[in-house]
Amino acid sequence: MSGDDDGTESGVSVVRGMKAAYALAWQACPSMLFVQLVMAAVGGVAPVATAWLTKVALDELTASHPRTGALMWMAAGIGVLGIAMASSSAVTTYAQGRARRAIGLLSQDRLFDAVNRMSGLARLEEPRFHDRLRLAQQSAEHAPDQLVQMGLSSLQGTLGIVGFLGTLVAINPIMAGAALAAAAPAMIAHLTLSRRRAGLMWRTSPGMRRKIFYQMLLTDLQAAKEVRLFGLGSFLHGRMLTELRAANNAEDRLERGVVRVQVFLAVLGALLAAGGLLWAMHAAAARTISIGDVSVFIGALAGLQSGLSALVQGIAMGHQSALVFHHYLTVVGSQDDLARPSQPRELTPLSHSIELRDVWFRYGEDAPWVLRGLNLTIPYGTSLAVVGLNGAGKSTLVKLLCRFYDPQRGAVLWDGVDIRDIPVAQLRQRIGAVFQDYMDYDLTAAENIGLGDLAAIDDTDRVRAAAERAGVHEIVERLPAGYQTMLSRVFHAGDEEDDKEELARTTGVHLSGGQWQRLALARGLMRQGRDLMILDEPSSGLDAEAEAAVHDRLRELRAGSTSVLVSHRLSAVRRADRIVVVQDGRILESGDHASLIAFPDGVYARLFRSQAEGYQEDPAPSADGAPPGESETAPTTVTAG
Ligand SMILES: Nc1ncnc2c1ncn2[C@@H]1O[C@H](COP(=O)(O)OP(=O)(O)OP(=O)(O)O)[C@@H](O)[C@H]1O
Repeated sequence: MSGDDDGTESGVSVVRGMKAAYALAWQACPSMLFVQLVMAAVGGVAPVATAWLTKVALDELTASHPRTGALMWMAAGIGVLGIAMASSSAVTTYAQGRARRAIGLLSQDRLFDAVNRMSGLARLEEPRFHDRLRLAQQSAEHAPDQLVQMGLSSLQGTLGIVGFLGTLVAINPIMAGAALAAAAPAMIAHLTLSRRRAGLMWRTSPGMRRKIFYQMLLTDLQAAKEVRLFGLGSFLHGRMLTELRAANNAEDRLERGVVRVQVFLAVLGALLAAGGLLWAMHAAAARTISIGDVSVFIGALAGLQSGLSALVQGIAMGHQSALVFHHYLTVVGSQDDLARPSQPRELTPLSHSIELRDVWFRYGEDAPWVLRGLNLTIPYGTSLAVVGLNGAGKSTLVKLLCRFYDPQRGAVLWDGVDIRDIPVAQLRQRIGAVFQDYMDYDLTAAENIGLGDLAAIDDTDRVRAAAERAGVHEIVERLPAGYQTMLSRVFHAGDEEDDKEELARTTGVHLSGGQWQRLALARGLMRQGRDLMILDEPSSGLDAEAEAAVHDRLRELRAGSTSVLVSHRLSAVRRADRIVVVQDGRILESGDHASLIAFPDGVYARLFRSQAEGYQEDPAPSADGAPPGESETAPTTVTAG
């Protein structure tokens, strides 16, 4: 089987899957595994013992002088066996449930532990990884348990099969051989089908993910405005159904094959049973076997057939689960997408500079270069502003500073040490950041801020101080439950189903875009005092007043610390110690505001002029280089209408 065909590698993956599933089950819940093992043994032996006891009882009954005492014991034995079988199935159901939950918990724990271990972003940008992750999630929940059940039912089935087979061999060895031989094509057919099913799951995974994506858009609150205004509902609905139909059609084709195979196997089984019955009746009429023999023969043949069929189907299902479980094992065994340093170096507090030296970077082997030999030094304690047109590579530069990716060529140096030689968690501990595409967490306001420094998430003073610095404290205080207000309409805090007042108080509140951005800023500022503060468009959604206030505050906070500010608002960047213009993957211009503006044909000066024109009738910048609308001494009045 080719890796591309179904995402699995070979039969080796089945064996590996089995071993891993059993190891997982054993670690998750050994006691319940043991209970199931004992119950499987009872379930396997009891039916054979019942068939034999019935035969002996029938023979006793049809004897010339039946012994009543012996018959009573036999009847009691059959009763006890019946009770054992019935209670074993109840105990098995309980043990299965407990084992399934424990295995599911452990397998998901390991899966998401593995996902968290990936410290870069590249893996999460691979569609193939997401296909695998989806199947891994599915199989983490079910496959280990299915594999364990398959093993146990095979054990139980095998015990029964051996017993019935021995019985049949004693009465009619030819019949026993025929029943066994009939199981071979069934086994081959079911294994082929299970392989096809696993392959189908892999092939339909991208379509199913797209279907989930369309479904999500149809129900997502954030998407709802555009979906409703642009009338996208039926379009997305149609696309969702198209994906679902494609998956259904593929499954239907496979299931038609399954029906053909099952009909063939059913006919084979029926012919065998009919042949056996004819022989038994004929032999009984000729008095070569007793009535008891007929009973045990028919029971044994039926038991053998159903046991073999269950065994074959169980093995096939286990085979399929193991093939899908392979995706789980691949994800769990995945290496970090960033190379780990072979000899990690301790990260010392920044004391000299951060440098990007001849950095070349692109997002994929076939993708165009985003950074092309970029050289940039950020001296310790200085503020750097990065400007440039859309798509110039500013955010990419920031991502490389956080080591979300490694450059293909060149290096990022922290006090002269290549950041690839430093444990990535240590590096990030020293960086505070506000990203352009920040997150809105469906959590309380305090948590939304506190997440910036997990160690201080419960430190209300620090959370409040960060909120004050970001200019969001008053806004949060005015919320129904202040910092404890849930910022979500999807969840509410606590389980106060019956407490209407509490429910009203904790039901989510919606913030405006700018308010969310200020919260994101506060989150970033929880890390104030770290060695490097990165601000990627931290104020794009703020109103003019808030933006000016935030930038004043940020300027104060950045004074004397090392910071990188990416912004299209040139009013915000002009007081940085140094401003660089990124273009074509390189630094095109560099200097402070005054020196850059002094080159009227430069990109910075051009950008600045065009922004300034937006604020005044006379496009010429004022003497200090500030657009008049932003000069501290000449506030602008904006009149609506
Ligand atoms: N994750 C990604 N995968 C592939 N290409 C990407 C990815 N992120 C960015 N790019 C590409 O890299 C280039 C630079 O993007 P980047 O986000 O760094 O630009 P930017 O200067 O920050 O732009 P903007 O001013 O619009 O925010 C763009 O051409 C973009 O399409």
